[in-house]
Amino acid sequence: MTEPLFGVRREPAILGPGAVHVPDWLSREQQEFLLRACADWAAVCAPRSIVLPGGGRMSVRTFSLGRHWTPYRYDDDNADVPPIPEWLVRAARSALSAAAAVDPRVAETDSAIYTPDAALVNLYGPGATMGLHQDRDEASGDPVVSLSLGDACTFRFGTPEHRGRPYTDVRLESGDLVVFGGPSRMAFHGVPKVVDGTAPAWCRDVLGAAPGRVNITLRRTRP
Ligand SMILES: O=C(O)CCC(=O)C(=O)O
Ligand SMILES: [Fe+2]
Repeated sequence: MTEPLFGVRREPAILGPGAVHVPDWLSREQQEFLLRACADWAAVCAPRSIVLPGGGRMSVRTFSLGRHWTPYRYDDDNADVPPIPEWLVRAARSALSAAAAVDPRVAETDSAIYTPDAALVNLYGPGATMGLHQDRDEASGDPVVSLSLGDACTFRFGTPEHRGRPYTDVRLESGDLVVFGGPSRMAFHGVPKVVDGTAPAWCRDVLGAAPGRVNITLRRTRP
């Protein structure tokens, strides 16, 4: 049995100018609701390992909400893409305001009117990773809001300039929030490692199966 880290409190941290990690931002009830919602969407959206134009295949399985993403653009062939529910927009707004309280550089716009129009849900099975990349297919400079569920991972956050160092590695656990905007909106970031089997035990009860890692990023794609 793993020691539940007595005496270690995870505090909000600034990963770069306008980039914030808020540990344990989601309550257990909110995480259960989101996990269920992701499972329901996955049942109709057919999450896929996306093949990149260079020929590589991503190891995560992905589906879109709101607008359909395909490398490297959003299209409006939205037939099978569920809308972003209103509760998820409210969650994104409140996430943004929590992040802005840690570092006001995350957004110039008021969090109360932040309106993401696309979300990507990434499902990380055993061994899945995501290479360092920029989220640059959006025509808006609004921040990206990221919610993590299930297994923990190492999240790597660098600078907008290039893929290399300096970068910060942070462990994201189920319920954690990351927001990046402002001067860090174009920062390179990725997931070099998922720590298999670290999801809270109740995740399995919610899904009837091991959850792996589930990440939801909310973005504004239209100007
Ligand atoms: O899984 C994560 O934490 C990050 C996902 C990501 O960077 C993306 O979907 O663009
Ligand atoms: Fe990304």
